[in-house]
Amino acid sequence: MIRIDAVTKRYPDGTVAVDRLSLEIPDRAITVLVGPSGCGKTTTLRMINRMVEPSEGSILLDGQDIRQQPVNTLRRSMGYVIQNAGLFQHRTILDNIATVPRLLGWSKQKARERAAELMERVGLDTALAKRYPYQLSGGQQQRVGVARALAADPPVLLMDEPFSAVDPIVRKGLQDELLRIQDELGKTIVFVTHDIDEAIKLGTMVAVLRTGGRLAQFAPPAELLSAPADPFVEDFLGADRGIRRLSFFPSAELELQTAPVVAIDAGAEKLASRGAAPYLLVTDVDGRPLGWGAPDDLTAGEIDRDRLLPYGRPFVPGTDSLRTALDGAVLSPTGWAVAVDGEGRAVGVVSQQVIGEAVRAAHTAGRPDAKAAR
Ligand SMILES: Nc1ncnc2c1ncn2[C@@H]1O[C@H](COP(=O)(O)OP(=O)(O)OP(=O)(O)O)[C@@H](O)[C@H]1O
Repeated sequence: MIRIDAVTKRYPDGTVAVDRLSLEIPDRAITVLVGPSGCGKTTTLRMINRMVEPSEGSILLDGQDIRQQPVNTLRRSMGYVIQNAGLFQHRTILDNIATVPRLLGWSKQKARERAAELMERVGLDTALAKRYPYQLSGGQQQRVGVARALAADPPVLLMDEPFSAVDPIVRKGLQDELLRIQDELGKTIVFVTHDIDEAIKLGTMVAVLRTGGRLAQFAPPAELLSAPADPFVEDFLGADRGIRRLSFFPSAELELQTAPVVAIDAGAEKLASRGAAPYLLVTDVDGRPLGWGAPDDLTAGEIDRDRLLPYGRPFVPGTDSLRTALDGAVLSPTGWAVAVDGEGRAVGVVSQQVIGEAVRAAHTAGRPDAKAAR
């Protein structure tokens, strides 16, 4: 655990960047520092690897004051990733990644083997190994930055706005990759961002800082969304807080109906016996949804494939969240969301009303499932 204990940083010009900050950063989890520009995120991160020294207070790593070990030993136990990756422009990708192992005295061959292994781990084609940084896209460079920080297998990873300079689609890919790597490696990650959505997606714990370097709230993302500590945090979280919180509740318990699901080759008899359901979800013969059959067509006793209504975005119960299920229902012209299995076959449908009841239950009782958001 990294324990930040009543730390203040006052720069020589008198600026108080961090003000009596105390945080307990858990092992093997992602802790995000988030807040508006200038609130002291970078200063806090840099105090952890002693690029900046606190004016007051102390930082403990596994119970030991970080000032008690040589700064080089400390930094070797902490990978560091920054915006724009900060790669050595005159070194190949492979040699960039091999930098720290080489400094640690590994042979060239062993360091390069390790670098190649890491390229694969962060989703980089090893065919890029001999290129130079300028020959890579921004997203690829950022992956190299992550690989380089992981090269000596440090237990701690400090990441300062690592994905801020890339476009939203590349950024989502990098975030997903980080979560995947973290599932495999279980590092203690401290991640700085000014983007609250990124904080909510990545953080196991999120520290919201306010200008002046004071802690506004330190909580798991679902708790931030359900119980912001004050108007500043509430404002910083932005709109749609209630809807976004549904990401943390699973859709697995929604009661599905299977009666309104019919295959495209269903006979008139089956269509006539549809009971109270105004629409039927028509699937292909393998069970994959094609669209909703409108009442008039069904009454005529046949399905006209060309007249089916779109079925919105299906959800996978057990994998997707209540938010995805609700989104599916909202997008569907019938107000019913379509549930599918991992192969995309319809397993049932669920009405907006049933989802609404689950949402109410989630808001009043249920504990959010921290994993459902991913
Ligand atoms: N070397 C320095 N000397 C004086 N003031 C500094 C120094 N470095 C940072 N500051 C000030 O300390 C405050 C916190 O800066 P810091 O970079 O930690 O914030 P931040 O939250 O990371 O900001 P951003 O999101 O804009 O990167 C700011 O007011 C900044 O101007």
